[in-house]
Amino acid sequence: MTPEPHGLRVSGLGAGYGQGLAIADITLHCAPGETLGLVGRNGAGKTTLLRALVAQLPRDGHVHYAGTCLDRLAPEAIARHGIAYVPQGRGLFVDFSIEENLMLAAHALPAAQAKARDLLTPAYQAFPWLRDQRRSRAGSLSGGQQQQLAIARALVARPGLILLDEPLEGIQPSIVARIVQVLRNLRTQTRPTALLLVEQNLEVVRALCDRVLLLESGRLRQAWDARALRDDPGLIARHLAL
Ligand SMILES: Nc1ncnc2c1ncn2[C@@H]1O[C@H](COP(=O)(O)OP(=O)(O)OP(=O)(O)O)[C@@H](O)[C@H]1O
Repeated sequence: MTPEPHGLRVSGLGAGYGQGLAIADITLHCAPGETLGLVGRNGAGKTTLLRALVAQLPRDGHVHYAGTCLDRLAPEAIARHGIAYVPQGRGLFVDFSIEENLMLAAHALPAAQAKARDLLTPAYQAFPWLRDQRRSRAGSLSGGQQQQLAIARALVARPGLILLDEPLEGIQPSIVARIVQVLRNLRTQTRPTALLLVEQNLEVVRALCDRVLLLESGRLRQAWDARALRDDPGLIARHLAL
């Protein structure tokens, strides 16, 4: 593989939960600004892969991002290096307000950046309704609104790469469209944000991703580019059904 000094470069990544490996021998790269999809059946190891990347699980192998080796770094340090993680459960503080949830993201930032007056601007730019409702309790929001807040919180750190775990799960179509538009905008801004997107909504995967990887029983088995997915819209679904 050609060394990729920028972006994410992973080699030989393995991780598990004590009894054997849930993912093994994962080698992949994600270029700056690229949207990389990750699909696989339930239990294939998609969440494990994302959690291993941000060191939420003990892991083997190597992870480099933007030229820095992340192998020995703790999750907070990885966040400071520009990788944000939006977990499946969204990880919000339900008794805190929208604004308090957004401000909590500042803890991961260097002091000067955390105190910047425009700290929350990227979050409010992406989802303007959050500013209007900033004093609402996160727990009082609908599932779709909470998902938007979780993505907005990731944006506070101005990450270069966001790992998203099923951001559209259980969300009504009108909100899906709004979130997809925001993700699309992240790709086209002046400094594009790369996305590693775990998603079951294959229509969205096809619409957003530059490349898609298939994970099966903890191993990467296939990779497709956007053109292959355009030419054969049923490609991913057929592999998932096998
Ligand atoms: N906390 C845990 N403790 C023990 N085993 C786990 C834990 N979380 C996941 N596993 C196991 O690791 C394997 C991979 O699970 P993982 O959640 O990564 O899959 P997934 O592809 O994200 O699935 P889904 O689409 O259902 O979210 C599965 O066999 C699962 O049972």
